[in-house]
Amino acid sequence: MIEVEGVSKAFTVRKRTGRGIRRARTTVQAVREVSFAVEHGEFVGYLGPNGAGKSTTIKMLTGILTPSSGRVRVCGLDPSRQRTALARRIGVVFGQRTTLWWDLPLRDSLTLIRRLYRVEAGAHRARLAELTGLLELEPFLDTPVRQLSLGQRMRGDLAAALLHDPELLVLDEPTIGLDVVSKATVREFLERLNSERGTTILLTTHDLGDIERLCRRVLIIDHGRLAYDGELDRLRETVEPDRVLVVELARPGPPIALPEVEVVAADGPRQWLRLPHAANAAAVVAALAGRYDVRDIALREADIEEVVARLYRGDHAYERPGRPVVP
Ligand SMILES: Nc1ncnc2c1ncn2[C@@H]1O[C@H](COP(=O)(O)OP(=O)(O)OP(=O)(O)O)[C@@H](O)[C@H]1O
Repeated sequence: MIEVEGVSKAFTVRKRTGRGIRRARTTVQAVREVSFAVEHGEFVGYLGPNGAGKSTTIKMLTGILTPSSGRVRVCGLDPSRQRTALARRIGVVFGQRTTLWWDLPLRDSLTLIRRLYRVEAGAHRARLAELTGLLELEPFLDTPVRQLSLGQRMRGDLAAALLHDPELLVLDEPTIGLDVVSKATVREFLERLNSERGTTILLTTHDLGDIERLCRRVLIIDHGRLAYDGELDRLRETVEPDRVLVVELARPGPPIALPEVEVVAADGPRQWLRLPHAANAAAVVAALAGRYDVRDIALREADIEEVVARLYRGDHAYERPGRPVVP
């Protein structure tokens, strides 16, 4: 469905030098030698810190930008050369922008989109009815887009992107700014779209809740390079984050002193100990119980936010063999 082979994109920018009008040219390497493939029916998360190259990649996949080098194929087409043909096969939603007409009721916007994509009237009616039900659009179909809440507008944008029944849906921050209820509606819809209709989805987001809920596989880009391509569950193994032992002692005392662990915080009888990934938790707990008057112990695994933050910072071991990592 998506094939990206050794793709790079550089931008030439002119920067003013000193006080004069002279501007020096510099090159920003936004994407460097990126390769990945997405199969039909996959739901893949695309992650990376600000400025990593995510939007640039998406723009190359949708034909808005042409790669400086490398090869891109989406639905078997060359996006920058066959942009119109590709537009009929894919749907794109940018959370920060709308494709809807601001002053028109949502229903009219969706009718105009039908004409744009030349969807046959009967097929459009059926699809609109289906999407109206799934996205709960009925209460605001006749409201001008500018009066819609962010959550309602996003549901409208999703309907607009899916009216022509695309094989691939590319999403850029679809839940940005949404409250928990709207977010849950959008997530549930995307999950059904992928599992029941088989639509392939590439999801770019900073919201790791979206990724955890929806994507088995993630691609992580950092400084323009692909840093990880694999299952979300295996990311933890790759990054090897520290764990935290929360120890409740019988009474407040000096910091716990044991090999392998380090006290990172204390509050009365409670102390937080950093436990390196490689340490044997059972041995540490046994030593604690033997030497201290312990009331309670809890072991906290790093959550996905910490794992990804650690990957972005680069303090992880890429070099271990057998990992799905492209350094
Ligand atoms: N049109 C452009 N001209 C010059 N530089 C650009 C242009 N578009 C992007 N860049 C630069 O390319 C790099 C990657 O930008 P990109 O927008 O792809 O990042 P991103 O991962 O989408 O970031 P964010 O999460 O903040 O949206 C950045 O350094 C950015 O400043």
